[in-house]
Amino acid sequence: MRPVPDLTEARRLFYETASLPDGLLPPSILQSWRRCRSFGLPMQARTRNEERLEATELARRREASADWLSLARPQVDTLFEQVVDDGLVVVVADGQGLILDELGHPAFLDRAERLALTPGMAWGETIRGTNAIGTALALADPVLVRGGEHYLERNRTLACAASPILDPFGQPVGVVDVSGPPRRVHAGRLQQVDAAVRLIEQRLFDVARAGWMTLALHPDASQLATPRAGRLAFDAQERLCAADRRALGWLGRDFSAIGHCRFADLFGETLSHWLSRSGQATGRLTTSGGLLSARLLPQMALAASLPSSSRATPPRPVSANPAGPRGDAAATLAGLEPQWLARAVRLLEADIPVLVLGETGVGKDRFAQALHAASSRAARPFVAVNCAALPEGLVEAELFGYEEGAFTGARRQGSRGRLREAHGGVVFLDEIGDMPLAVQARLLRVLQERVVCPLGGGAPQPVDIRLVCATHRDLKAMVAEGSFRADLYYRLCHHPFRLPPLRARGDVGAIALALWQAHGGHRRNIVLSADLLALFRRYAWPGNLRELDNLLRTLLALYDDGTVLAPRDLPDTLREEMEDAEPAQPLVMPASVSALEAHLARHQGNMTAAARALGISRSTLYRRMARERA
Ligand SMILES: Nc1ncnc2c1ncn2[C@@H]1O[C@H](COP(=O)(O)OP(=O)(O)OP(=O)(O)O)[C@@H](O)[C@H]1O
Repeated sequence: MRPVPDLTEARRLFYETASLPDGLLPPSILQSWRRCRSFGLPMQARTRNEERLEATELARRREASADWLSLARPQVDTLFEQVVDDGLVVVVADGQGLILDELGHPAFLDRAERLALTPGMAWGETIRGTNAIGTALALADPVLVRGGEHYLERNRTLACAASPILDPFGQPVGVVDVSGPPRRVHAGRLQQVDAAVRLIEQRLFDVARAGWMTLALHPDASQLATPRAGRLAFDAQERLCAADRRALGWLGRDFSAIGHCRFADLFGETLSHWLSRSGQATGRLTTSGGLLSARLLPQMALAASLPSSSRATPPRPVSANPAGPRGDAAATLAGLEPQWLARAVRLLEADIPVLVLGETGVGKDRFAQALHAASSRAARPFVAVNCAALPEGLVEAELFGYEEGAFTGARRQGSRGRLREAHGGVVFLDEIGDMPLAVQARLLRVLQERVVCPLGGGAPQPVDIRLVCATHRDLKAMVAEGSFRADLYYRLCHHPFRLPPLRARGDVGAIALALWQAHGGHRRNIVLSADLLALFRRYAWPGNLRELDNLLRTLLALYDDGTVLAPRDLPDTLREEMEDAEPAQPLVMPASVSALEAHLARHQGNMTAAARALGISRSTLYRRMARERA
């Protein structure tokens, strides 16, 4: 067993010189120390963010994770049985490292309480330095952190083994950790924790996989029906749409393959060919690393597999899908309250048009895609039409289709039109504020009568569509000035979702870090330094997420693995603009629960300080949070 690391000398060297000779620390721990240093976290920090989340807020965070927490419970209970007699605790935290639950030996629970390792406390790396919970989340990999490997001096008496729970798209939803005295927590414990997490991930996968063709894989055919098998899921176009770590590991791939790889890219033949060749749903597959056994799992019944809020009409067969769910449908909503998406799904399922508003680049299109992917129509078409990009005379033909010879330049055989192409699925009308008035009238008729009349006088055709619209324009003002029909406005504007601009979403630094992680910046160990993040925070981001996302992609393309990025690494003009920007005004009221939470976290959870920074009273802040949550 690896001895408990003391590392006094290594800590002193790192503290004084910021560098260490090779071999003193496991690479993942050294990289984490470097990250913590770049966050500006002092190793000697005695306390940071010591305030516990209030009970109501903790209850809300548990509620937000309720789906996976209930799936994880049996494995967490079993893990507890395995470790309790050794005086250890099992800790469950959410995807931000906030501890939600703890089960353990009373002797260590007391000590855990003194170390703030208890529910309601935040253990993300940015707050508490290198520690198994925060570092496992940062790496999206299991990690063991013992004694002096902890970045903060005060945690040197602790040892923790943690594994992140990844959803089938590779996003960490939470983490399971076993902690205790350093001599009792070792590599074997990490294996125990990781085995429990793999089972939880498998259950998450099974919940998500309705409508996909899912394969269980293992090098040994006798293991296919066991929890040791990996999982891959493919959509109707045989594109990889979900995976677990084990299966990706055997293929030598990572989660970035999702949405980009087809079955044939992985196995050298199509899935339909493999199924017809093997004559049954079980057989061997050839990969670049050797042979794997595989079994096609039976389709899941939707009602059994989705959380109750999303259970609605049963899905249609995947094979009927001409467009299919997009590979990026699982895209993070970058600082938006997840409730928004759930609420929008409810409206869509109830056949109420969803209107998405917001400045350019705030992610309206992404929101519409995520909405489609989260709805019961995920396996049916998603048809996007940009009303501003079509010449005025063509919008009608594009939307409603036309009969043969309806107008000069029409295709000979006519056209079904985009609304009919979306039959059974979702139509996304982007920039609806740019739709000509005459077309608005026809659209209203389609929404009321549920039939499309092609140009040129063809017979009315029934359509079954759900509608999502977006615009950056002020539709109400357009109604007042007569350029948007009032009747259509009231048809569309039941419950508009106004996506806030990036500058009003709370901590731009935290959003940048989340996107950075999603783009694999962490895995390449390229660090956004504290100075750079500070500059991001003072800039107004007129291009919103588009501008931030493009900048991060550019930096990733330009710099080598292991670089610590500073303001000097930005393009000159942008750096000058950012440096000239007025520091962000704290008085902008954050516009969603998560933005309010981020604001609160910056004040170490202290409601009084957070309210003061916004120039409002504590009670106003409480009311605001309650209103946003409702
Ligand atoms: N949630 C997100 N995560 C990561 N990047 C995002 C996200 N939302 C938006 N982006 C980035 O911003 C770009 C623009 O997003 P999107 O097209 O959805 O915005 P929009 O509000 O529809 O913009 P416009 O009004 O100009 O059409 C995306 O291509 C992507 O680079």
